[in-house]
Amino acid sequence: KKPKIGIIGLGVMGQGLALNMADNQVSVTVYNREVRGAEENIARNFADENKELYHFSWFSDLEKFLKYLPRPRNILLMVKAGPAVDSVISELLPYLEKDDLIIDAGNSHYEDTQRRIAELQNKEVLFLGTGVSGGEEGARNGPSIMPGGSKDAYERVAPILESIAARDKTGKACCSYIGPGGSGHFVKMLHNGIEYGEMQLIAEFYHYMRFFLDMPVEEIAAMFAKWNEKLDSYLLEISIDILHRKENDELLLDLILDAAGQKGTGGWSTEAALKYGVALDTITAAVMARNISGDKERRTRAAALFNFKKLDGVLYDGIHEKLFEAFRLVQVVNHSIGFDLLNKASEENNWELDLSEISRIWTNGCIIRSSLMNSLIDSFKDNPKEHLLLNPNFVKLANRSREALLEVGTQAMSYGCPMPVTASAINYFLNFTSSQSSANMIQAQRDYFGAHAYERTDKPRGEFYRTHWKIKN
Ligand SMILES: O=C(O)[C@H](O)[C@@H](O)[C@H](O)[C@H](O)COP(=O)(O)O
Repeated sequence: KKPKIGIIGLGVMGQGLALNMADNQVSVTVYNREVRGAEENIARNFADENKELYHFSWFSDLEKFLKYLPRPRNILLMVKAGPAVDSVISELLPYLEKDDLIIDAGNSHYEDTQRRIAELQNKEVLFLGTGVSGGEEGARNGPSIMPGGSKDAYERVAPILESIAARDKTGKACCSYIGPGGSGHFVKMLHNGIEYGEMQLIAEFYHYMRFFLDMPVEEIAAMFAKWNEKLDSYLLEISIDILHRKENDELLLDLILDAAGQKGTGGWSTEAALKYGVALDTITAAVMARNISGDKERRTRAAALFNFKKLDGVLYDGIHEKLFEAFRLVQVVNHSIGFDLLNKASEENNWELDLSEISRIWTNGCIIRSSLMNSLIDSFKDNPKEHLLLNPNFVKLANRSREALLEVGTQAMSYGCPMPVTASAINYFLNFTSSQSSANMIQAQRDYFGAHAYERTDKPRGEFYRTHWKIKN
């Protein structure tokens, strides 16, 4: 059967997508470059290993692979984001023809995607910058897919991408056209940004409960499981598994070094927030927590120098409920911040992002799937452009849990426990819900030392005034 699509890059994700496509009767051919000196041929091995299940036509010769694909070609790249994508594209170009389509399904930076779309447009080659979330498991059995770029190109491969995607609770594919340009990769980047915030939130609550409230690991796992009856969060679910994992008699977690890695999407989210002037507190705090975690040697020295007397937290009545309410409100704040940047970037780039639809395709297959995500579908349907903290559903929740958040967050830190995402959520929430901020002092100081001028409360916005501060009145 003639292949409908060709996959380049047979790493974990590439192999998962190829098998997933075969599961869904999509005829797919695969290519992986020969690794110099490597005995094994990755593409042949992949086809051999799976020949019981499927017949995969495989190639390690790019020209033969491209000749084998019917015109116009559909080519999906699953290679490492960055220069590798450009070098594969430059290898492909001499062979590509009008209306051939390249789908970049890696975690590429959205500005690289915009550049590649423009470069290939000159050659009438189509390009879809496509976010794929769900890791190995997702790629194999149903990821969440965020394609951005030419709408026509999407229409052409929609049957393939939608057939392999996870299903939402109505059975609909967690895959739909995101928008033009690099919008697909931008949306995936913010998916990961929110993911960073959620992961750090779980990590710091676990750390506080274990080392400051002296709760046994089993009890923390049981509590997370209780919470997850309501939150239905994939990240909480895997964290419960992690808390149960032993190596010999030891908790495997205690053998894992507390220095977090990152591949960039979180940091890129913060860069985009700076570019679009959006406050991205929780996500930025999560990125910075990973940065400082990597500083193990100096932290260890500092701990010896500043050996604070650790205050033992008290498991007073009602603390469990307060921990849950605080956790859930931080989740809401973290999501509201991520979606706020999506909204702003959509405006600035005329992407017309549909936040309700994005919430829907994030309800399954992806890493941040949760019951909160389900509730966002309607929240954004009712108020497509509104900040979640101004949405009636969340105003009620936030007013109910506000006290618990302030209490848990400040208490944890008063015991000496770092809570970067919780603390940044508290500050963001207090800032966002303050009609009068302290920024008038900033404006006065800027005008004082830099003649930067300021707007006045008794004059129209946009009119700027100066004060000659040295001349005493
Ligand atoms: O949505 C997903 O499936 C994951 O987010 C995926 O994209 C990947 O695991 C990232 O590499 C994680 O990001 P870090 O490596 O920066 O933690």
